[in-house]
Amino acid sequence: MSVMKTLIRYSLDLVLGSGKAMRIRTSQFVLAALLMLASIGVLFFMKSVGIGGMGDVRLWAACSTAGLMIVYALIRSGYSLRWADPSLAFVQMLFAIACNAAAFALAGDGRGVTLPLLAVILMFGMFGLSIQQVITVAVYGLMLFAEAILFSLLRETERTTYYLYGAYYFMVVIVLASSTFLTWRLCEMREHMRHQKLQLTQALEKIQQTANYDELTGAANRRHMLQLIQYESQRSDRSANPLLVAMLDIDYFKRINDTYGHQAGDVALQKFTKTVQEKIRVTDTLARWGGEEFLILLTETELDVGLICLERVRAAVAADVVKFAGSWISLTVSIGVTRYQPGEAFEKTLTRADEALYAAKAQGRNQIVCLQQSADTVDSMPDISKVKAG
Ligand SMILES: Nc1nc2c(ncn2[C@@H]2O[C@H](COP(=O)(O)OP(=O)(O)OP(=O)(O)O)[C@@H](O)[C@H]2O)c(=O)[nH]1
Repeated sequence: MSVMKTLIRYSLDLVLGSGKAMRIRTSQFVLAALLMLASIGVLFFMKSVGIGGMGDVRLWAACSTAGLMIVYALIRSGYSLRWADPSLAFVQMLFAIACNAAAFALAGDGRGVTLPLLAVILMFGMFGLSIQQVITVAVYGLMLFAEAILFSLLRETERTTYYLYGAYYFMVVIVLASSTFLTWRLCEMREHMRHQKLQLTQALEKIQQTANYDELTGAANRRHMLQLIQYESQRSDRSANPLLVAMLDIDYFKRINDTYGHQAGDVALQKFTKTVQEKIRVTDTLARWGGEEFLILLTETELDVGLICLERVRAAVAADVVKFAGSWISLTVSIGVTRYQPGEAFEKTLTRADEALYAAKAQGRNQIVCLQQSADTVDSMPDISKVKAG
């Protein structure tokens, strides 16, 4: 049974291709080919039962089949991939309409059966063709059927058949006009849906941005940072990789607001964020923790390396100036850093970072203080190492 299944799967892969896109193209082709083969069968049947006035059906069938084989070879070999429409839907439609018009001319008294097929062929184009292509198909169809009808009329002598051919042509016009109108409506609906999808994607991106990032500075917000902290602390527990947390607070920020105004303070916060982000690694995250307080999460970072990075941040902020309304504003930052101890509640890590920051402020600001263990767990003597005096 499984051998049978494998054999069927292998045969299908061979005939239809294994990739999803190729499968869609070849399956569409198979559907169109089945329609063509059914038409060939019907014409041979009519010929065999002696319906009058039928032309050379065999030549027509040979040309139609050869055309089908060429289309299949182009799609299945992947050659059609170099064109804008690899499924060759437009080309297949033009070819099918030509075969249909030729069948109309050849079918003699049985020509009536070919017209419903024209409607089916046009249905194939409704979902994929552009409106320009459909108009081209309609004009092309009108021309080919006019020729087919003229060709048939040349062999007619009775006057009443002129009216009958007039009625046939009228039906061809109706079928082509209706399919063009319906395809135009479908194109409009597709365009509308594409536009709505784009708007939804943009709205979703905006919501995600607002949910995770601070509007003023573009740094991660507290909520997003808490999620990252949970993820990274669990990872650190498992891998034993060091995880550092640094709390940053801009020094005397109130003075900036008071001296230059709140807007200047906002610009300073934006500039500060940019400067810090330029100095940390892409794998580290800067978040606005609140007001003028920020947090940096340094993943897989040993303390000595982290201190070098933070010193880079401190120095860059101190060297920077914020230009606002003709004023040059200088900033400094105090930083408290600590290492996450595997298994501990992260609140404890944050408290330690806060204690280190407090110490940095108390010791004169514009400096980094590292606190490796909490003040209340080590004989009430915090292991505070001052890294850089301001
Ligand atoms: N412009 C602006 N100011 C803010 C924002 N958030 C907080 N602040 C201000 O930041 C200032 C923080 O002041 P403080 O907490 O007294 O601290 P500080 O002046 O920085 O002094 P130290 O931290 O002790 O060095 C307050 O004036 C807040 O109004 C903001 O989004 N924009």
